[in-house]
Amino acid sequence: MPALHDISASTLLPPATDQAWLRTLREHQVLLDNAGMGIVFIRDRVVVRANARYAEIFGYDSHQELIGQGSVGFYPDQAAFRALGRAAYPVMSRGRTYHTERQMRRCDGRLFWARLTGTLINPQDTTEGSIWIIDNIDEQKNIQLRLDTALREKQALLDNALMGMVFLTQQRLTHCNRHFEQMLGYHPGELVGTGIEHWFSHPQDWQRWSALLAQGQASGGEVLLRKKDGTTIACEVRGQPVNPAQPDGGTVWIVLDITERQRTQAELAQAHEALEQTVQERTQQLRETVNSLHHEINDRRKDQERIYWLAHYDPLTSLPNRTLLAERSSQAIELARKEQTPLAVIFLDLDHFKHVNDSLGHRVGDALLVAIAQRLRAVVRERDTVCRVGGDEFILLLPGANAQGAERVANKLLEAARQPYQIEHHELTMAPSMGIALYPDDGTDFATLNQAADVAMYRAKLDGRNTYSFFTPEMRAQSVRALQLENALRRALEREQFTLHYQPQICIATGQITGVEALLRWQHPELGAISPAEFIPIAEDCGQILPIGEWVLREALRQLQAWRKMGLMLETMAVNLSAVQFRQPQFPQLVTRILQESGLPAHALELELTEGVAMDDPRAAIATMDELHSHGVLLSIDDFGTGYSSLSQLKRFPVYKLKIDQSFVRDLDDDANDRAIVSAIIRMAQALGMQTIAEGVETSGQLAFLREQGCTEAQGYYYGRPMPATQLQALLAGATGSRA
Ligand SMILES: Nc1nc2c(ncn2[C@@H]2O[C@H](COP(=O)(O)O[C@H]3[C@@H](O)[C@H](n4cnc5c(=O)[nH]c(N)nc54)O[C@@H]3COP(=O)(O)O)[C@@H](O)[C@H]2O)c(=O)[nH]1
Repeated sequence: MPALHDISASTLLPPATDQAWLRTLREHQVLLDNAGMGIVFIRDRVVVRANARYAEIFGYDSHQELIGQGSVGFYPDQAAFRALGRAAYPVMSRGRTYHTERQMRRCDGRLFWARLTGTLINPQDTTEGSIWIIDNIDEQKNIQLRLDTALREKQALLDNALMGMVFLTQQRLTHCNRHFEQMLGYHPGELVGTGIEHWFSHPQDWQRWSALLAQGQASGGEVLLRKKDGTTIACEVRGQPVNPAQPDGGTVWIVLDITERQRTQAELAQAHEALEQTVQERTQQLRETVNSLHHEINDRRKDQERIYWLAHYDPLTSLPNRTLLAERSSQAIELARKEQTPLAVIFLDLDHFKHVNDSLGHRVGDALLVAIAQRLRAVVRERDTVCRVGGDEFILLLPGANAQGAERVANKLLEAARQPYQIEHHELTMAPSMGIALYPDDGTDFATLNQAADVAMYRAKLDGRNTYSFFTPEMRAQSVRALQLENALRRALEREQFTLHYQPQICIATGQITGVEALLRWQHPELGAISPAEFIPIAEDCGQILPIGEWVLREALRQLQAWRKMGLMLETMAVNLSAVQFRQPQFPQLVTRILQESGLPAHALELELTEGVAMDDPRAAIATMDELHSHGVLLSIDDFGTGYSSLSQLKRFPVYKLKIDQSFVRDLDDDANDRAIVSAIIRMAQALGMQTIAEGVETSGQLAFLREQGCTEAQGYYYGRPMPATQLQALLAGATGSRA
């Protein structure tokens, strides 16, 4: 299509004729109408002519409609119209074509983009009008706009991406974003044109990818990129051909700096390792804590078991103690009550166990107790309880046992006790005294049954030991009395309730008083006179015999010395000695000291020992006797004939006199057996070089028999009852031995 100014300059020249003119106009009109673009001729801002395309572009039905219309109406508003005029006319008036793209307005008011080309008919005279060629480029403009937007977005993406973006062609960087340049420390544009070897630390990485890229596939991995300063950074790169169908048309790369990520990962790995370590340590600590807790719980459980055991068992014999016995007794009594069954309690006390401790030491004593405990346990049934309640005291709880059953057990225990115990090199025999109490007759609770059995045991001891005794109601009264006496005894010495009575001992041959026996008397303000036969065993049991016995010894010798100083010559003062006193390790020293205090010679004192004292532990007894004898103290055996003195032992005792028990003397007049016994004792004593004294002599007939048998001395009511010191003093003063 010819340019508008060409048309004006050549084809718009006036024709020679009207016909020719009209033809030319028609030709022009056809030309204009068939032009692909809108063409308009404007003069004085009014449309003079326009082609059909122009009318079509602006929404008119025909170009005739446009003729005479103001050109301002084709623009969005006055301002746009004026702006175009201001821009176009300076150009066009210089004879040049003005090109522009503007928004224009269709007749229905819709705006559209148009490309305008304006030319003045006569650049020297603008009033001749102008020709405008207009093309609707709305669609093109929209595409352009979208493209621009896309490009701007892409650029924004490139500029603001937090990763490097690189475009390569033939392994040369065509362009990249700012981030990539900053990653490698380059100024903007500095990398354009550089080859990959410029910033690839190991270009061989590229070789690995090139095959894939050549096939139009994506590739990439972790590589080291070299920065401008020579240092490297770890990057993750991902590239692919811009157009997979045309692999050599360039590639685009996304580059991510993973130095920080790797550092973080390393730190994470380190932290993880540290955490793992800590977890392992904590797990170990936890395991150790759990273990130690386990041990602690075990220890605590063992402690609790031990505490329970100690609270309920006797540590020496491992037998139940009184606490456990009380628990089991309560349960057994409850069961006996419910099921109406019998139950027995045996209180067992070992006779003279203390001697073992005193003479052989506690080690032997303990071993003996353990052996006894085992033997006791072996005698009874599984369901019975054997308990150790004190030094040598045991209680047996026999559920289901009646009197016969309990008696059977007691006999079995006595039988078992007859077998000697072998403790170290000692062969020991230990007899028990037992008291038996029965449920419900003797008590319906543990304390009462226990007390009843204890009282019965005490009776068994009085009955000569090594036996058993059933509880009777009378015993309870006696035990109350015993308790009463025990309490009173503890204060008797300090309250000076004791006195000594003296009974003369007469030489049968001369009728002279050779000595006296000191006999203890206790006058209690409320209880009255209490027999030594009753209170001495109680004093022995509770230990009071020691201070009392010492007082007797001191008082008797003081009295003898007092009499001697009065000129009343008495050869000896006989003092009864309790077994408990005799077994005191320091007893000989005590006697020596008291003798020294009295100022009397040792042979002025005669100690009367019972057979039992000597026989329980002959070896120790002999040692003590020897020591006393070596000091000059006289020793005699009291109540001779009632015990079990072995003749072989007797001959080894340094005793000078046997005192024939009054039980043999009492019936001498009538009983041939007693006469035979007394006669035998006297002869035996004579054979051993010992003197004899008969106690309890009450009749002249008794005295006659004794004299006849060669008995040395006599003592008894026949000569005089035990009497206060003043009375004996009077007797001594007037004594002439006339009754001999
Ligand atoms: N360890 C100590 N024992 C002592 C002491 N004082 C006494 N006793 C012992 O007490 C038992 C009872 O003594 P007692 O009641 O004094 O009886 C003595 C005499 O009174 C009594 N006796 C004396 N002559 C006759 C008599 O002709 N007939 C008769 N029925 N009784 C008589 O005999 C007891 C003498 O006892 P003994 O000579 O000792 O064997 C008694 O066992 C005393 O030993 C003490 O201080 N310590």
